[in-house]
Amino acid sequence: MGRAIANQLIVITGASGTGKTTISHYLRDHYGIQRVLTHTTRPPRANEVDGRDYYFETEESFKKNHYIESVAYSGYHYGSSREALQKAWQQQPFVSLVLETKGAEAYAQVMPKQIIVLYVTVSDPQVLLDRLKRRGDVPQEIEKRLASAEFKRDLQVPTALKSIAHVIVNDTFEQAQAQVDQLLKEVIKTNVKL
Ligand SMILES: Nc1nc2c(ncn2[C@@H]2O[C@H](COP(=O)(O)OP(=O)(O)O)[C@@H](O)[C@H]2O)c(=O)[nH]1
Ligand SMILES: Nc1ncnc2c1ncn2[C@@H]1O[C@H](COP(=O)(O)OP(=O)(O)O)[C@@H](O)[C@H]1O
Repeated sequence: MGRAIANQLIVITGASGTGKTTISHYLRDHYGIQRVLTHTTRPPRANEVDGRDYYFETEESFKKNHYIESVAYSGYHYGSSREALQKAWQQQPFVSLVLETKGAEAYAQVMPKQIIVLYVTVSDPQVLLDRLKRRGDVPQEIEKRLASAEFKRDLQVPTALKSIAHVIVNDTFEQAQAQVDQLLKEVIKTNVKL
């Protein structure tokens, strides 16, 4: 009896505040699926820790990593490094990665067979302002974020991802959790051959 699991990456994408990080925490806590940390030049929020939430970088140090893809989002740089992905895959074959939609599109190009894409959304984008406020984001940063072209763009599933994205509607956490559980059941059935 053999056990074959190919390296897989659960890419979680969608607009700010829709619940991407919350879902990545659920995957970690309920399925033991760790998130690959990414790099950013954005300053840490009050409750964020370097090496746990992000690798927080300066403009100079950001340039030193080797990125599979990197983007500018609401005035800062973000990038997912080869180093971080390899490190995560060395620990376990299933890992998650939280990205804005351009990054998710890049992964769909670079490693189409290894990704499972979750597009997280809410029925009423008005709730996102309240969620970001409750998260404790600085009010000026929320304004800047919600006004950014990237935020508005990410409220729609990109055309390139439409055929592969699993849409998770996170109006309530229970609803989102049920959709993630259903998807994970299928993923595990397909990928783990006993
Ligand atoms: N393409 C890409 N997007 C990233 C990366 N790291 C984080 N992001 C995304 O960048 C956006 C801004 O992240 P952040 O400032 O933490 O705010 P958030 O939207 O509230 O999570 C979010 O959509 C993140 O998922 C990365 O390495 N590459
Ligand atoms: N279903 C939900 N109902 C209410 N608040 C939620 C829900 N899901 C997530 N949140 C909260 O909304 C805020 C934004 O979620 P987060 O996961 O950080 O979003 P993202 O990573 O997409 O920016 C967090 O404070 C989180 O606890």
